[in-house]
Amino acid sequence: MLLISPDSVEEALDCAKAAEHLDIVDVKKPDEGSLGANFPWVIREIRGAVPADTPVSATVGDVPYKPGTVAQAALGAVVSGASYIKVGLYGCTTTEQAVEVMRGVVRAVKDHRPDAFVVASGYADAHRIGCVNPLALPDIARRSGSDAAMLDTAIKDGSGLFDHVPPDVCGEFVRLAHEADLLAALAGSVKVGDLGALTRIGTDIVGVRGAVCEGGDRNTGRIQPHLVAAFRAEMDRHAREHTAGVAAAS
Ligand SMILES: O=C[C@H](O)COP(=O)(O)O
Repeated sequence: MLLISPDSVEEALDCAKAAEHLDIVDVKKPDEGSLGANFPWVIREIRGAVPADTPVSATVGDVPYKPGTVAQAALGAVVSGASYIKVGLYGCTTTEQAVEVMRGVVRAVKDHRPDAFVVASGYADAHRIGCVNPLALPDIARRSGSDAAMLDTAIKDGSGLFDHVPPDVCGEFVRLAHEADLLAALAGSVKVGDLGALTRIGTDIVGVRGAVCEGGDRNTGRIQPHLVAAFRAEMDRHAREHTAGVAAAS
């Protein structure tokens, strides 16, 4: 699946123009951090702006180790119309802290909307910010009752997912997530050139913003429907080639 992150209602409308090429519209506020949370009314407006059959996701923020605060914020996101709730476990330094935060989120979200989808996100560049190890995320997601484990990058300085967690280690992340019956989502300045490896290792959800913004700039560029379409075409090409390769080998 392809998840695209607009930062405003205007950009969400650009996503809506490319709705046939994407699977999830992910509301965030990049100027508040990698998984910066946007306002409830923006989530609500975006939910109203994209086709009803396109799920809307919302990031709850690069959150501190404050389980009550984060659970209440997550409830705010789901009440505002998001059905995918993404939490960046920025302030959690241990697995136990992260499980505690995510358990609160899962309860808050699913008490309100049982079919909502909860994503526990860590950071590929965790070593730069001192939060939980990327490979701990599948276990954190499983123990907390989340639905997916995700990695993004915390610091958007031009380095990407594979600069911090090489493809073989991302492959291990995906394997651990699948073993725990979770979806595996990967993001972090992902480029078209990364799609071959992401497909090969079995990634379920690829998250992008910069790669589909004009000039490849996630901050000053705006999401371009034709770049979304081109990115999707490459994803589909890799998926077809991978499937054909697997069939030929068996
Ligand atoms: O969840 C996906 C992120 O918004 C990825 O953004 P990025 O591709 O600019 O790193």
